[in-house]
Amino acid sequence: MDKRKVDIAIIGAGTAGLTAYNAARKHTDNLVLIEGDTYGTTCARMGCMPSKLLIAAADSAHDAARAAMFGVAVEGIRINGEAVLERVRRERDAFVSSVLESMEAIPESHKLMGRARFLAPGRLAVGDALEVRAERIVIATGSSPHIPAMFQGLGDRLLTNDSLFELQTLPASIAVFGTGVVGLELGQALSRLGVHVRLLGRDGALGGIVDEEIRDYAERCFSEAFYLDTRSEVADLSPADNGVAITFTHQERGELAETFERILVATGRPPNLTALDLHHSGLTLDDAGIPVTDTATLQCGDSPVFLVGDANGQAAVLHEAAQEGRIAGDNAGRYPQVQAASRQVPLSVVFTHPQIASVGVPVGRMSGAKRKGFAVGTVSFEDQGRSKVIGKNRGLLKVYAQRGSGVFVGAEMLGPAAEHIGHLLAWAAQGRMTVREMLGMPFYHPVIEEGVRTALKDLNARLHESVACDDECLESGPGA
Ligand SMILES: Cc1cc2nc3c(=O)[nH]c(=O)nc-3n(C[C@H](O)[C@H](O)[C@H](O)COP(=O)(O)OP(=O)(O)OC[C@H]3O[C@@H](n4cnc5c(N)ncnc54)[C@H](O)[C@@H]3O)c2cc1C
Ligand SMILES: NC(=O)c1ccc[n+]([C@@H]2O[C@H](COP(=O)([O-])OP(=O)(O)OC[C@H]3O[C@@H](n4cnc5c(N)ncnc54)[C@H](O)[C@@H]3O)[C@@H](O)[C@H]2O)c1
Repeated sequence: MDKRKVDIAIIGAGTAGLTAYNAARKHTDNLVLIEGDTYGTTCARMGCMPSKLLIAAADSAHDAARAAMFGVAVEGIRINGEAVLERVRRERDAFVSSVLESMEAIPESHKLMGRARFLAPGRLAVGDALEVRAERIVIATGSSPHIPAMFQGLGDRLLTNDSLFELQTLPASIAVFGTGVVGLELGQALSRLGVHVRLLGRDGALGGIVDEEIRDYAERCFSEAFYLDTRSEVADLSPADNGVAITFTHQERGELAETFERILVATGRPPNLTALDLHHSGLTLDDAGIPVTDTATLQCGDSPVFLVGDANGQAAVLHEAAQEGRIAGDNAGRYPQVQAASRQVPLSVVFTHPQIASVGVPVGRMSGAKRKGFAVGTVSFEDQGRSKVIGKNRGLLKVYAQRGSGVFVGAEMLGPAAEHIGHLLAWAAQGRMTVREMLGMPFYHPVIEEGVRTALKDLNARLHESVACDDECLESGPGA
């Protein structure tokens, strides 16, 4: 094996690896970025961007169909599956190209192509022919679709988010397995594009929603448009001439056998750690086989190894991957003087309709004494003025604050414009605003944010800090 010695090796040229590289490069010029597959990142190639492009097409189809509710008849809506997927790929490729351009800006001597694995602490094999000795290592290997054994042997009838966007046209029918974020976003989009969809989950989960009331509300909303069973029972699944034959228990019709042109497996994305031979790394692993990592430094124990992005099995979203890469790249550069970074308030958005957002402390997951430390305010969007105007008055928002201090700590939402409301609330939580301070902010009329104000007022009342009615009544227009 050829040998090379570097200060820092970064494994994985995805979003987290690239930000780690940029941060580490400020400390040393003797570093390598190792990629085992293709450049371009999961987000741009088969994650965030193509999925949002597909959803955008689906929303157009849906908006055209629902225009009738406003007295605007759009005749003869026709979905051209080939054109839909062609645009998804065209725009997706442009996003990938911009990542590839940034790869080109990295000196060749800093790039290695090949799968990395540990030979010993501080020693990596890259492919079969090269050994890299690195004083410090950042693991940024991402995550991949998990394919349970029951789905093996289906050949190209089985899709994941890696292959869905490469289809030449939309299938007539699809069974989507997994009611997490990927399954829900893609299942709803395909349904809106005219594909016959059955969305089958296993453990009651739905789009990552924690609060039971919001989860149940969401299940009712989504079920109106396509078949959704978050606790499905599948008795048989086997390849058929024209697709995949599935026998499952239908919620109303009992045992049912149906054949689907394709199945989409969205049953989770575990971290890409197996191929790294971590048993040679000297790192302490948790029960799930993931190196024990400090979330403030991204350091694994007191070793010179850092674990970031989807690979650490924590928040598998892009902005966290980017932030973690920056923190770890900087800490790899300054090791052993690592610095604890203050992390941003957790924020996630699911691009369904209604959208889902989650911000900050997951109070909905707490029980008992811990939960008693927080007050909860609620609003339904069913009667909310702006939401009614635009015909999107479905959903619930719950907002949380700490009792005593009145500090706003988080929220969970299903409803219109959750991608924007989520940001507003995340910024308030990160700024450690009190509920009273938030209520002192301007609210235009008529806007969806007025629904947020209603939830905050409810929260304020529950914190026993009621706002004088005179002020509120004067500033509220109809349907606020
Ligand atoms: C369908 C879908 C939709 C999504 N939508 C959103 C969204 O809307 N918003 C959002 O915030 N997040 C979204 N995400 C999540 C987001 O894409 C990920 O959190 C993010 O891309 C993770 O970046 P990363 O750098 O950790 O991993 P990646 O970008 O996957 O990079 C990891 C890299 O490591 C390489 N690698 C792996 N093992 C090795 C090895 N042994 N040696 C060398 N290289 C290796 C891989 O080839 C890969 O290039 C979505 C994900 C999916 C699947
Ligand atoms: N909008 C976004 O930000 C966005 C979009 C997509 C993905 N993501 C990220 O990607 C991560 C992975 O998402 P995901 O949806 O792939 O995983 P997930 O873990 O969130 O959901 C997978 C679901 O599949 C179920 N499941 C497992 N085996 C099954 C089986 N045999 N049959 C039916 N259901 C089964 C699991 O119980 C689970 O509920 C998310 O946690 C999220 O962070 C984010």
